[in-house]
Amino acid sequence: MSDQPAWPDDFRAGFACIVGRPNAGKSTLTNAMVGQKVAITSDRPETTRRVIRAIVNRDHGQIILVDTPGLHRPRTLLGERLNDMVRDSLAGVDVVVMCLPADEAIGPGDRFLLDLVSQMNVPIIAAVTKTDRVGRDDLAAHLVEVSEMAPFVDVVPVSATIGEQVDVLAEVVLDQMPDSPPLYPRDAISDESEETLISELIREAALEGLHAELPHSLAVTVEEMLDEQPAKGDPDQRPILRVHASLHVERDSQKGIIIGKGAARLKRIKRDARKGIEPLLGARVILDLHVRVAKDWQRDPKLLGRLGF
Ligand SMILES: Nc1nc2c(ncn2[C@@H]2O[C@H](COP(=O)(O)OP(=O)(O)OP(=O)(O)O)[C@@H](O)[C@H]2O)c(=O)[nH]1
Repeated sequence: MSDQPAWPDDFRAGFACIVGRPNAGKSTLTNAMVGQKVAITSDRPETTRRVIRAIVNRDHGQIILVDTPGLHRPRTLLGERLNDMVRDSLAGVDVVVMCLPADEAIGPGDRFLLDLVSQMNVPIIAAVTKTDRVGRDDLAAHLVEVSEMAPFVDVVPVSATIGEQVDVLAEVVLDQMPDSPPLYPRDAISDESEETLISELIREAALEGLHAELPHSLAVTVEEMLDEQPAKGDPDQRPILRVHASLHVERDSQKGIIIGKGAARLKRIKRDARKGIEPLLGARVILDLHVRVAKDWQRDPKLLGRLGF
């Protein structure tokens, strides 16, 4: 056994915060950098409600990523808390990565966010996301426009879905990190509890294909996780984890939407969520889902607390 530390002398580690307006590609980029699904992606804006930390491990460095919800004007208590969460997550980070989608013009929302982030006195890297959606000329023009927006330490074009330039971005982020030993175990990818990751996966499955207002009205809590033995003679002898979870909605009509005709939607939610959860836990999962109506939970501080906000 050697008593040499298990990381090189020039190891860097620190915190990076990914910001960007709704739908800018923050969660997808987080997952691509980690190389595994840890954050929730959705094609509906503002679905990321939790500030999820993910951990990017490289041979010579470790980036602790903080994924922020999109900034928006507060409308409900939940909205105000969201904005507080964004500001909190910006405090104490070593570098901010600002996502600006290549296929959309820079707008007032981006400038608002940039102003906010610029007050934090940390280096800002611009990640021009979704580059696979535009041609070379448009991308070049967009990159120039972004460079002129602010004194970014770097502007990195990246496509998280096809994995282009993701490693380059990680290197540029690491360049801004202090010399430091690893801050988390080097095989960790997230400091979120299993319960949180599971409830996010259920929430994502439940929101699939739904419209407008429901994302803000749905919260998921994991009530209980129980180990079970497979039945004798069951051809699948993997260990079983039974997960009891509640889906909280605000109205009876929303309950109906989630459950669907003949409970068909609920069945699909179970199936889709299980697909994400089983590889995460390395176990066979049985999901018991209960849909509950909690009127105005977004405005009830007690209920918000119980739901983890
Ligand atoms: N073509 C393409 N689509 C992308 C890329 N990155 C993200 N998307 C898509 O853009 C949409 C939004 O991506 P997200 O990662 O959920 O965006 P976000 O910024 O986390 O969104 P909020 O949670 O609303 O703040 C999803 O439909 C993604 O699949 C990319 O590199 N290329």
